[in-house]
Formats: sequence, C-alpha cells, structure tokens
Amino acid sequence: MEIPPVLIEILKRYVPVSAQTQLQNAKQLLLTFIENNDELINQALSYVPEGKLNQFSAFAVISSFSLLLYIHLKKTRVEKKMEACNIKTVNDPSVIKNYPIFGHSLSFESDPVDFFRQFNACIDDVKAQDPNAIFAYAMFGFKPAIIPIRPEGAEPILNSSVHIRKGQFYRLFEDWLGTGLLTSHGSKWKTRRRLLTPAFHKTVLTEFVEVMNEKAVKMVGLLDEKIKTDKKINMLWPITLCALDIIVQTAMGAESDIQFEENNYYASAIFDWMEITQIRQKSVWYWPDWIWNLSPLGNQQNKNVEKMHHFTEKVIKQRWEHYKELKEELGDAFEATYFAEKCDSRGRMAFLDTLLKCLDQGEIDLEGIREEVDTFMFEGHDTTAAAMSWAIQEIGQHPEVLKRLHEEMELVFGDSDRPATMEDLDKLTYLEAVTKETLRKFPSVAMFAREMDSDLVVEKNGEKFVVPTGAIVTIPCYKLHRDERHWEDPHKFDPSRWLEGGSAETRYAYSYFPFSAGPRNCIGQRFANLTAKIMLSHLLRNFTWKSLRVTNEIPVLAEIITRPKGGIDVILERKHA
Ligand code: HEM
Repeated sequence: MEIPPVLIEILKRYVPVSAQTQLQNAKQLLLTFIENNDELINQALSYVPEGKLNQFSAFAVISSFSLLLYIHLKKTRVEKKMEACNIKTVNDPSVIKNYPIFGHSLSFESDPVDFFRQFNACIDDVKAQDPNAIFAYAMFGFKPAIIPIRPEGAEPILNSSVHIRKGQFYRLFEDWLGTGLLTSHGSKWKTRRRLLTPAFHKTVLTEFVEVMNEKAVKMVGLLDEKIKTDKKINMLWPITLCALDIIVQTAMGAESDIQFEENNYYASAIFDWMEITQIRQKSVWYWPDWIWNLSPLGNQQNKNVEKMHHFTEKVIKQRWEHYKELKEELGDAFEATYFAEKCDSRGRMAFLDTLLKCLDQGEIDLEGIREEVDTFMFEGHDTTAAAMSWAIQEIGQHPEVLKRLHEEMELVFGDSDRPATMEDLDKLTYLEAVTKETLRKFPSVAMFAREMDSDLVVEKNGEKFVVPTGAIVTIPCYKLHRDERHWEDPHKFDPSRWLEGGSAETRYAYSYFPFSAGPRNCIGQRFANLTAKIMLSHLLRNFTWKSLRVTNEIPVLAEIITRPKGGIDVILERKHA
C-alpha cells in the first residue's frame, strides 16, 4: 500500500522538523497500543470489507482509526487524572456504562425524566462507594463533567470569584440571548452586573407591585370563567402566562395582554424556542452551529429567534423614541423632571429606564439592551412559573397547609379584595415558608454549570480533591437540596422547617441555594419572590383546591427548568361559593 501523494505533500510542507520527535513518540505509542490491543484490533479489522483497499479508503481508514485512537488515549489519560485528583465515577454498570471512546454519554437515557432519574442514581452510586467523597465525574468522550455530590463540594465553586465562567452548554442560548448577563463572562459580565444590580433593589421593585397585582387579578378572572364549565384545571399554563404577562410589562415597559391572547406570536415563539433548545441540548450532533443551521429544526429555531427579536426591538425602539422626544421637549428640565420621577431616593431606577439612560450616555448600544431584555424575559418567567406550579401542587396535597394559608390571608386582607402592598407581603410569613420549602424540593434550575479556568483544590473530611482546569462542573442543585446529612426526611414537604426555631435556621448555607450563590447568583430573586407571593396570595384569597396527583409520584422534567411532567392538575373551587 502506498502513501497517498496528497498526504506526502502535507507532511513535507506542514510538519516542522521539531515535530519529528513527537511523531516518533506517537508512532511508539501507536505500536505499543497495537501490541497491547492485538485482539481488539483483529476484531476491528474483521469488519473491514474483503479485497484490496484503494488509496482513498486506506487513507480514510487510517485517519478514522488515528482519531479514535487519539480520543481513546486522551480519555484514558483524563480518567487516570481524575483518580489522581481523588474523584470517582460510577461503578455499577446497571446505572450507567462507561464505553471506550464515547464515555458515559452513550448510555445516558434520552427521555428527560429517565435521564434525570439516572443522573441522580449516579450520584447515589458514588456516595455509596465512598461516604467521604464530595465529587464524582462522568465522561463525555474525553471531556470530564465533574459533579459536586455533597453541598460541601458546591461551596468552593459557588463561593469563588474566580470560577465564574459558565459551561459550554450555555452557548446554545446565545442565538436568542446573545451574551447578556446570564451567558457573558469577564469584564462584560462585571460591567452589566454592576449596572443592573440597583434596578432590583426593593425600593425600585415596589414600582412593579401595581402591575403584578393587576395581572394576578386578570388570572383570577380567567380561572373563574374556566371553572364555570370544568373544575379540573391544569394550573401550569395559566400560571406561566400570567408570569410572562408580568415580565413583558415590567422588563419592557410594554402594555401586554398575553393572558387573553390564545395565540400571541411572541409567547408562542418563546415556548417553541424552549422546546427546540431542549432537544438541541440533549443531541450532541446538533451542537456545531453549521450542522444546526442546516437542519430543519435549526431553521425553525432561527424563525422563532427572528420573531422574538423583532418584538423586543420594536418595543425598545418605541421606548427610546419616546425618551428622545421628551428629552428634546423638556430641554434642561429633562434631568430634573424625567429622572426625578423615576428614581428612588438613592437614584436607583427600574430595569429598562436604567438601560435607556445608559444608552443615552453611550455606555450600551441598542443590541446590548436587547440582549438584556431577552435575558430577563427568558430567566424571568418560566423559573417563577415552575416554582409556583410545584407550590400549588404541594399546597393542594396538604389540606393542613392550605388551611393555614387561608387563615393567614384572612388575617392580613380580611374580606377585602384590595391589591396586596409590600407591607402585606412582609406579613405573609407562612406563605414565605411554603415558597422556600417548595424551592428546596423543586429548585426551578435543577442543575447549572461552570467551566474551570484554573485548578481548584478542596480539602474536606481529611481528604484532598482537585477539580482540574478545563473541567465542566455541573452543580446538581435538586439533589443537593435533598442531601440526607443536611435535611431530615428530605423528600417530605415541611414548611415548618422555615418558621422561627425550625431546622432551616441553623442549616449549612450551601445545603440550599435555589437562586445559586456567590457572585453569579440570581439577580432577579427579589423580583421572583414578589411575583410568586402576589400571584399565590391572589389565588389563596379567591380559591381553594385539591391536587389530583401525589407530588412524589409526578415525573420531574429537569430540562432547562424543573417542571412537573403533564403539569399540575387540581380541582379548583371558589372560596366563598
Ligand atoms: C423562582 C424563580 C427563579 C429561580 C429559582 C432562579 C434561579 C436562578 C439561578 C439558579 C441562577 C444561576 C444560573 C446559572 O448559574 O446558570 C439564576 C441566574 C439569573 N437569574 Fe434567576 N431565578 C429565578 C427568577 C429570576 C427572575 C424573575 C429574573 C429576572 C427578572 C432572573 C434573572 C436572572 C439572571 C439575569 C441571571 C444571571 C445572573 C448572572 O449570571 O449574573 N431570575 N437564576
């Protein structure tokens, strides 16, 4: 067999003399590998068709073989490194298998519910192998994913101001979100975070209370209509639409009536985008952009993104035009009138007003504003809606909890149907305990990721662990919130843990972090709590309900957001029928 001339030309032109030693080493490595894997290679060769190979196919076979060999050797080396770092993987092949070349990725379940069960079983397997272990790993080809399997493993990562780069997987969000606050890193992230933090201060959010009440009242009205014909309601959809209605009007300052429009094109595009992104997330072959853009799904997704960007751009431009008109009209008085009206006593303004002022001062451009508005649309409604749906499920399954919540509503609001104020919400301590316990059992973001820019050394339980540079760390929030060393009876829904004197008062800080923790924690957590409390209080003031399924038997869909598969079915009735 002759070496193809094109290969000779490549070798002559592009391989420097200094590389010859490396090639010799590689040859030696290849020979040793062939010697040690004689049987395997004979098996592989038995699949090559009979007859003489032409030069092209010989070239193709050698290149493919070399590539596979490279991946195999690299994967073996990484696995040895993991052992040296004191990080273990699953032993039990009935939970997951570690294949040569592909690693664990080949045996991950494709169904999202099964995948989540399997993922959690992997953590249990490593915990059972070694009670002192705080990390585990899984192989995606030669790329290791490291998983903190105890809250003590999550702490040094979340707490760090160094390891704040998001994992590669967040790139899949960039078609819609660009590099906004969620996906960006480095100086861009720092500048935007500093800019937007004041917009989520309590005094500024107070401005949104009125809109939130209005939207919740609309939701109650719609549910009232629905139960006239059927008391069995799937609450996931009305809750999601109400949360979306709130975020559209608050983040964009645009009048919205999404709850009343069955087929609003913006809402439909968001839901389609979520569904398609979840498919892409699980399908490694769709990750390269060029394959994705050529595929029918990619094409459909690009259309969704176009629609969503069109909507956001239109609203931002309208707001910007209005801003400029006012500035021209008011001249020197603009600062004193426009901003004085919008700022709190410390000069803090709402989200979009903050961004428009920065646009005016040249600190951000229109595309930057769109990135942030889109990011808040994405992060700001589905997370809250999922948490509220689980809360409705748990409340409807525990009549004693529902009763106590109804009593709390009576105490704070009496028979009045007035809007809830910030002061009212502060008094709803039992509702607060219920939402905290819901987010413990069902954190809306079940896992999130970081990519390590440098080695992290952790010493715990008298052992030393190293999380190496380049590793993707996946933090399994859902599983860590149910760690049996930190929570008694962790699968039980027990809001009293969060009341005065309850066990949560003395908990280890990193045993509960539904909004993440450290520098990249959720900027919108106050907003989320406010939305949840206002929406739930309106539901509780008007309705009573009973869940039709047992919570711990509902399959958990942990895709981007932790959702109940099939939604939340309840029998809903007017409180004072
Ligand atoms: C119950 C509701 C919510 C939960 C459980 C939640 C949870 C989280 C978590 C776990 C993260 C970290 C994600 C990661 O590291 O990849 C995060 C980040 C973020 N959240 Fe939330 N979130 C909620 C509601 C909201 C709302 C209402 C908004 C906006 C109004 C929001 C805006 C953001 C943003 C912009 C980030 C990125 C922050 C950064 O990286 O600096 N979230 N959220």
